[in-house]
Amino acid sequence: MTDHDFITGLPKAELHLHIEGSLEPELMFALAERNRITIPFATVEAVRAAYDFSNLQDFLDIYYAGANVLQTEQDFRDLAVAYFDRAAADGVVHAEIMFDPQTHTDRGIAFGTVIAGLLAGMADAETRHSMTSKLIMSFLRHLDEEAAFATLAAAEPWLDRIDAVGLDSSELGHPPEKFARVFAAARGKGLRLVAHAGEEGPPDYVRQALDLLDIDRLDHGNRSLEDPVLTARLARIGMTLTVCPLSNLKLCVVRDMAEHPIDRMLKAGLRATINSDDPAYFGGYIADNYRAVAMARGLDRNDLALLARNSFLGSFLPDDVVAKHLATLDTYVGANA
Ligand SMILES: Nc1ncnc2[nH]cnc12
Ligand SMILES: [Zn+2]
Repeated sequence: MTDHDFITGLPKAELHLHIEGSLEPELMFALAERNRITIPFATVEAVRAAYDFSNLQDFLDIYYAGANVLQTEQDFRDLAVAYFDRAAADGVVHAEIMFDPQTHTDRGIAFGTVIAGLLAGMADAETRHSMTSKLIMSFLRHLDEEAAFATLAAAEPWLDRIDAVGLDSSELGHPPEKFARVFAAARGKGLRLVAHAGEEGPPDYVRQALDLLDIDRLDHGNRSLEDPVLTARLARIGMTLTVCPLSNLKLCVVRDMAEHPIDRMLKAGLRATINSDDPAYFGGYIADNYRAVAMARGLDRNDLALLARNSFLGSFLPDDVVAKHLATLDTYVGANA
């Protein structure tokens, strides 16, 4: 079996995926036409050519603009179905997907429209691919605490279908402490907690996510490595890091894939996982991300299996389900190592 096929077939979970970031230019055009919305691009190629980012904000500006074509429940369903189909082809058996309700409610789309469409896509993935999934509702950190509380209130009727809250968007200047109270309220409602930290922001933002938000999982976390004490702490507590290599390259978090710290993270004892973040914008889905770091950092099949193993251990699945996935993974690796 080739390394390419080994990675594709490796049973894995995806833990860091923004569903709005899986909007491929082809679907963007189709939805623009269906909803009679004009987009500032003439062709699919012109859209792709615009995906040349110098930093996170460059990307976010175009990502929020792209989301404007999403209008109806069917649009959100189509978006989710397209992602799950693609993820299934990459060996994903479980996905914990983020959505940004404020991106939609702030332009007049009802919370219920967004979540009903996504839940329909999740049900379709279960039926057609036996793929399980969970929803993470992310707060936009460039907006204020009051807006996050309003979003949590809007989610109230759907809380039994939402597993966790997250924190994303522009990191610099918007430290986790800004959202300590809303995260505590979400915890009070029985939700798990994740947050982007240490993508562009300093190690102190990761510390705040631990100490002030009490996160269950850390999205990105790359810059933790600048602080050996913090790194040792993350390793000691078994914190899962959802690392996104192609995102890191496209957003200039790393200069070159050859400098990606994934193997340093594993050596430091961190529970690192591989994920695609916003695959339509960053040039690849989850298996492309595994392949990119495998090639650039010389990861062998045992390293790749460890990353997949970490994805199940870091998921919000119950222990008995995690154990089943790990057994399947062990069988696969035993047969193909
Ligand atoms: N990589 C990322 N960082 C912060 N916010 C995001 N929203 C979508 N992708 C993101
Ligand atoms: Zn992200």
